[in-house]
Amino acid sequence: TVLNSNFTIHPSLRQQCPNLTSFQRSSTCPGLLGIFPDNNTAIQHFNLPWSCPPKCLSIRSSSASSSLSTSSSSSSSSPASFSPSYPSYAASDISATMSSASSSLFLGCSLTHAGKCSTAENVFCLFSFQNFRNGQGLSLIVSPTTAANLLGIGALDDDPAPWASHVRKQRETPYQITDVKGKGKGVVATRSIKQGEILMVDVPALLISEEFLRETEREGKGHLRRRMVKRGLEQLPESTRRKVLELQKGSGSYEIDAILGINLKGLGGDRSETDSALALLEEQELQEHGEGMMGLFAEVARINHSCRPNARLRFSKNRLAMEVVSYRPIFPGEEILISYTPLNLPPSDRHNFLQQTHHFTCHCPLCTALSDDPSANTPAAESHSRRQHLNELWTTMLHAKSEGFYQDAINILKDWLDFAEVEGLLPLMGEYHGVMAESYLMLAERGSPGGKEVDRDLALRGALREARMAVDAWVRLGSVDGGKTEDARAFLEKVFKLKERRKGR
Ligand SMILES: C[S@@+](CC[C@H](N)C(=O)[O-])C[C@H]1O[C@@H](n2cnc3c(N)ncnc32)[C@H](O)[C@@H]1O
Repeated sequence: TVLNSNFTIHPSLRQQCPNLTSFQRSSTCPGLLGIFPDNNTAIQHFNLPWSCPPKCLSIRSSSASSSLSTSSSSSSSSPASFSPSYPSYAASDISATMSSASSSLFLGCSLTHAGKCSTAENVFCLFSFQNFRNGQGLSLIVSPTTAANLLGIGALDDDPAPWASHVRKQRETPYQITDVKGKGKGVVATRSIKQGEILMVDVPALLISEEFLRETEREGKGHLRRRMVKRGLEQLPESTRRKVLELQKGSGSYEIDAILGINLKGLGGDRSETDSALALLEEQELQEHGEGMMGLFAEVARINHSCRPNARLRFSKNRLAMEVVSYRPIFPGEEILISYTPLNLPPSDRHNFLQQTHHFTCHCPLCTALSDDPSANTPAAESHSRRQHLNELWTTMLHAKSEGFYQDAINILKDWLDFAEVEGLLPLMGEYHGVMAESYLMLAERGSPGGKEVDRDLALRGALREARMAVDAWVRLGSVDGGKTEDARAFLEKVFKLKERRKGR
């Protein structure tokens, strides 16, 4: 990517919007997108890494005929056969048009007369990026704004170094993809894997806006979705396309939907964390950088489900990479398993969820060992109720913190840690110490509700200790995305300065 260093597209193009007018394709396309001031003089050009013109699908409030290419006519809508897990969504009618070389580019952002920012919310474009990550390739079906945001945060860059070191590590992968009895293919460890180790780093072949999936489904426009995705696959390098087409297929009459239906992953993690609230926060943070997205990761898609997983997914938005991190030590020959469902669901709900979304009946050891009776005294039942309790504690802690009861939040977090240690949840320690540090800092700065006496120096020392532990945990866990470690370091620095200032008073 050649981005002019004098001008960076800010992560939130929306916030930048008042200074921009429109986001247009320059006449020198292919490969160039410009930001133009009012008088239409190009002030900046960016060499874009993706194919140009992007293929776009616009959603308008009143639809006329729909077609996916400038020359072809529309095909009749097909019966919905996509994953039933997308919630229904109030939306306007959809009409689809394909951009042609001569048509103007869809506005990512334009200024209305009132000076307010209006964004082309209902336009989804296909951007294909053949050279992504050493030629693995990536097709994005997102709004132009999200594409610009991804570009702005450097997610599409192949440098700098952290990614390269993980690619090197990837060459000595500690797993193989092989046949697993009763489950098709699966991922099996080929050497010992330590607790908290990143055992796989996978990049998406497809990243698709959740809204695009929902709306094409809701509006009975599955044929448009399939054509857009099919084209996205066609624009990928041959080896990546083959890997995707060879993935296991779910039910449905259409190959594309059958592949997407069981293999797409949300980017908020796999929800296997005991504290699904954390995953939710991560997802919200992700959405601040644009619409929600789902990704198709050809290797991660081979990982089977267990209600008692030994690994979890962690998405790095800055590197667009999905990491698989082990919850506990894994032995050679053991299958790597993640959870497709939130772990705090009762078994019957988990089973329904798996049936609906992935069309299978789970026969993992927890399901076979566990009855719905919580009084069943097996290790599996105990683990289940411990995880349920962890989840409840985390939610209560978040409420306490948001309502200003920082001391209570700290006490709840201490309880949480006792249970989490028994469950071997080391990969969550960075998050844990981070929230603990924040709670101590707030206690030091804001005190307790009702004017209860607080030892602010002690609280500040607590914040400093926990902030240091958060940095340590993130450094130890490592990631292709140094963002978490950097955030933790910045927080530590802030606490350190506050403490020094207080000492100086
Ligand atoms: C995302 S794919 C996982 C990889 C897949 N086994 C393959 O061969 O590519 C999900 C599918 O794997 C199978 N599967 C995953 N976990 C399973 C489990 N615990 N029990 C039975 N089948 C499972 C189901 O057919 C499910 O729809």
